[in-house]
Amino acid sequence: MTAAARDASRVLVLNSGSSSVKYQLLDMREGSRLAVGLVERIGEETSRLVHTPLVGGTGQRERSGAVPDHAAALKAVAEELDGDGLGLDSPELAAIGHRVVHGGLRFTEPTLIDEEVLAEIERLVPVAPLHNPANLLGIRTAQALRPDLPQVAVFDTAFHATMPEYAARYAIDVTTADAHRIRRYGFHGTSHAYVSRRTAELLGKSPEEVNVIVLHLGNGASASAVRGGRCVDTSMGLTPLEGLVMGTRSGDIDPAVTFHLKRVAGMSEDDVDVLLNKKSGLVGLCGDNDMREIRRRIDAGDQQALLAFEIYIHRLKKYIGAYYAVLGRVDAVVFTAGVGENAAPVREAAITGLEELGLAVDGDLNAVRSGEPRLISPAHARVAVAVVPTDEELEIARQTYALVSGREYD
Ligand SMILES: Nc1ncnc2c1ncn2[C@@H]1O[C@H](COP(=O)(O)OP(=O)(O)O)[C@@H](O)[C@H]1O
Ligand SMILES: CC(=O)OP(=O)(O)O
Ligand SMILES: [Mg+2]
Repeated sequence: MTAAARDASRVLVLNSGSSSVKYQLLDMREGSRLAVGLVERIGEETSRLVHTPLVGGTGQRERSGAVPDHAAALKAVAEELDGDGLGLDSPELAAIGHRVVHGGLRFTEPTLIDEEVLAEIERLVPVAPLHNPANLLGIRTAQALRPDLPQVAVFDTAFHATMPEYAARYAIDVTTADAHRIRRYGFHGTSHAYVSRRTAELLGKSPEEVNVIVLHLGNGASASAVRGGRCVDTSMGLTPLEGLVMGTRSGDIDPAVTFHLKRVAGMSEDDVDVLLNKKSGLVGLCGDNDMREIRRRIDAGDQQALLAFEIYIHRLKKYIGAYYAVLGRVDAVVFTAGVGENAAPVREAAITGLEELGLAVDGDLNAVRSGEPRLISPAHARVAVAVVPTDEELEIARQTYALVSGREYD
């Protein structure tokens, strides 16, 4: 690393999702954010980029019009940053941190990316088909823009690597499972790690002292049981398809549904894959995957939207109950990500009926809209119920900077 790079303290983080890129530019020495943004609906005609510089006084900017792929998205992001004098050519940039969804058995720590690491991320594409290809495109584009800069991968699977064997193994033939590395990996780990730690802070305790159930409810959704800061179980599995009902993914189903569809409905492997990953979940049940639209339809008396909501909540409750039993003692149930942070009716419905478990939601606190971590349970409740906004980008930036600067990561 050059002397200039050693002094550099900025990190650009790219969180490339299946159809979006979220990004942040942070100064890790100053502890400040310089710019944040989002490119959404990549691959559609109606793509949109929203860029918010947080220094220099220029306001939020929007671009609309087709962004065909993640490479084009990243080029547009680079142009926006350039426009604020925060371009990727800046000597102050120390590294680029990338969210990578599947790290398999090998990657359980933030990792400096080289050709061999890229090859392994590529090998894992079949077990994260919506995500790893987008992550790879993001990395390759960033490398082309700044070939001299360290690029770091932070894996969704990493936080879950501590799960005990009895939680990580499926009850299938051991030889087959081991030969093909079939096990529960779990995803959204960067979010589960960050949110469980912030929840301990909110309770005024250290992470080692608390047991937390984290409900990450975004377009993809997952639950985790975290004991003393370590993950002991999580709802996503070999791939991000298992577990909760999601925007477009089914979550748990009887695996026999898949061979039934092939044998009886004449569907191909790819048809079933698309059905379960893209045409199921909320969108499959009622035609919409956005919780805002579903709530609007329910308020207008739409029975199909109501049933989709009820199925979503029923599954969520089952996981809260299961992880309560796994943990034995629960200090907090915490909601995060797009739905968890914003949809008060989801939080209320998921907790209602669980009073015997010491769980309750205070209607007034639940109605508060805020970007801050907060309790929504009544005072003196036995178990805290909380909303803690996730910040995968900040967590990725911290881990990236710690790796490239050799400085301690708190
Ligand atoms: N104000 C809101 N009320 C209810 N749901 C919301 C609101 N804002 C966002 N959402 C939900 O959050 C989802 C996106 O969550 P997010 O965590 O950004 O997902 P991802 O990272 O998987 O793209 C949307 O699909 C929508 O269902
Ligand atoms: C792993 C996963 O499902 O991620 P996302 O929610 O971003 O789709
Ligand atoms: Mg997400």
